[in-house]
Amino acid sequence: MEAEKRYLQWKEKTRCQEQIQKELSEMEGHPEQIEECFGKELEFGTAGLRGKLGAGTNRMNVITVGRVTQGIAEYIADRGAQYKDRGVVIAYDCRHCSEEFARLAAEIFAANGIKVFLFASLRPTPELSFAIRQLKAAGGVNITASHNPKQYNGYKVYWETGAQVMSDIADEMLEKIQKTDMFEGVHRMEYKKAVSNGNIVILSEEMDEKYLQLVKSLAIHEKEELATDIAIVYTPLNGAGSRPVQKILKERGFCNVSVVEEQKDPDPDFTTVGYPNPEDRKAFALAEKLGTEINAEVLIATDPDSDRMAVEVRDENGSYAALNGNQTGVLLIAYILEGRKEKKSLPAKGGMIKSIVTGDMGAKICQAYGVKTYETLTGFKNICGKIPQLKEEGREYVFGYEESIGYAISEEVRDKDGISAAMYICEMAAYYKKQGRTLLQVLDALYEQYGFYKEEQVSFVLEGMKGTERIKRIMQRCREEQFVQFGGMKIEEKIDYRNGYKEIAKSDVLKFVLEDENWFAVRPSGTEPKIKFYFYAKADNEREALKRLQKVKEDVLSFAEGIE
Ligand SMILES: O=P(O)(O)OC[C@H]1O[C@H](O)[C@H](O)[C@@H](O)[C@@H]1O
Repeated sequence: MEAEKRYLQWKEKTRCQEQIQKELSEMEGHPEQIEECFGKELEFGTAGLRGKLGAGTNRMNVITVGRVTQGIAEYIADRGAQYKDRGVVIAYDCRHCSEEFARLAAEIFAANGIKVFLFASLRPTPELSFAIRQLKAAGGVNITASHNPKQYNGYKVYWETGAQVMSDIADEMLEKIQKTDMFEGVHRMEYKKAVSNGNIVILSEEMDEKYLQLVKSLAIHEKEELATDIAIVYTPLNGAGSRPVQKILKERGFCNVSVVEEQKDPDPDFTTVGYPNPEDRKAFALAEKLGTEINAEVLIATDPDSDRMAVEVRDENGSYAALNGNQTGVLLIAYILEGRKEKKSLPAKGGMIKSIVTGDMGAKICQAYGVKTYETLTGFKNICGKIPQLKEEGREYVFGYEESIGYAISEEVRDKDGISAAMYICEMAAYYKKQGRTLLQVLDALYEQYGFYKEEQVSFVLEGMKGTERIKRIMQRCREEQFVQFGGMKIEEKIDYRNGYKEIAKSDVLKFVLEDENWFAVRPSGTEPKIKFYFYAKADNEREALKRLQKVKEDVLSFAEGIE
């Protein structure tokens, strides 16, 4: 048994590592647990490596982080001295072990002769991407599990463009990682020595300032055009967004911003949040409470590494309504394009990028402004990885987004940017407020103009090896079954991205295109133990669109639920 063999090897080789030894002892006599932790190795998913903290090859710990870093260091070193000198930028979030892993990675890169720029404390993911480009570094690493539950940590890997590595580079890195002996093959330079030698440089607040300047420079409308007294509640969910978002809003003149006190400072246990994913409405519980107390119009949340951002808005009954990622994306696109048109800065040839499981309404709006839409697989590495192609075609990048509450507004940041998205939401809400309109009213007007696009995303959480197996079975049955219709709508095309499709690379995704621009897609998540279903309906009125959505959803989910 491979897992058992690995387990015994770890017991032997980690004798000096107290915490790991403790966890290994606890596993003794529990073969299922050993299989879970040692049955496989962490894989590069949608956004790098992600796994639960703990002992084992399938877990995030000093051994796995060390091995991955050594492999990446060798990959960079192979590119030559210039790459080593340009170095890597390392950031981390507020999670358990994040700082420890970040320092460990810094020590390993330093020992391999690679210069390191390390942030002094937690920073948002978008700032890391920005810093890589500013410093002309060879790449970067972010120790974060983004929005995953507290038990997780992760390792996002960036390349010189400032975007996360695409599969070609990731595969080459993986080859190096797999060749690395995790116990004997990892080199380390003592932290203090590396800092005093200049191998590790601690980044100063100058980088923060530059990043904030960039974000502020993205403003479309200035103070005079905005109702800056609009009541806003912000929660950083105990993550890296706290300082930058508050600072930017203050500097932009917003004078009625309240921050959820319990979620203002770092907390690796996310004690008052639970699951720190702003896509999940429960993460807004305290923001809603505060919002009700102070009568806030807009609630904003960013996830622990502040690349995701979500919004709730007060509706006509005084309750809070959540905007999903598609709706927020559509509002932002309409605001940016109309604003830039008004300011005469709309490019003659613009480009917008979205994923294949993001809705079509954004593309429809772009079309009205002469902006071409590009599609990619899920993952901001793919969205931002497309920018060079768009530029080669002579287009200016105007926006990139995904339904999973990720938005990228400037090409100086090649990842999703919850900080600039938060600023934009405030600016947009304040701009429309000055005209006497709420965000919900603006959204309704967009539906009237472009058609009623409705959407819903449903996930089955299926953990562990058993969960992975069931996800595979569901995908397989969806592939094999000869479906004719869903929700009374004929299937016009069944697209299997496993074999690649048009310009899109191969991936485990199925899309069922139904009549009248309705469709749904299914794919295993690359960041969480989930299988995700994406439902999209379109009609001339809201009732009909919702009816179609419901019918397709019921059909698909009852089929999937029946697969054991
Ligand atoms: O659906 P998943 O594979 O879990 O990915 C969901 C999201 O995860 C991360 O946040 C990535 O940066 C996004 O680009 C992606 O859309």
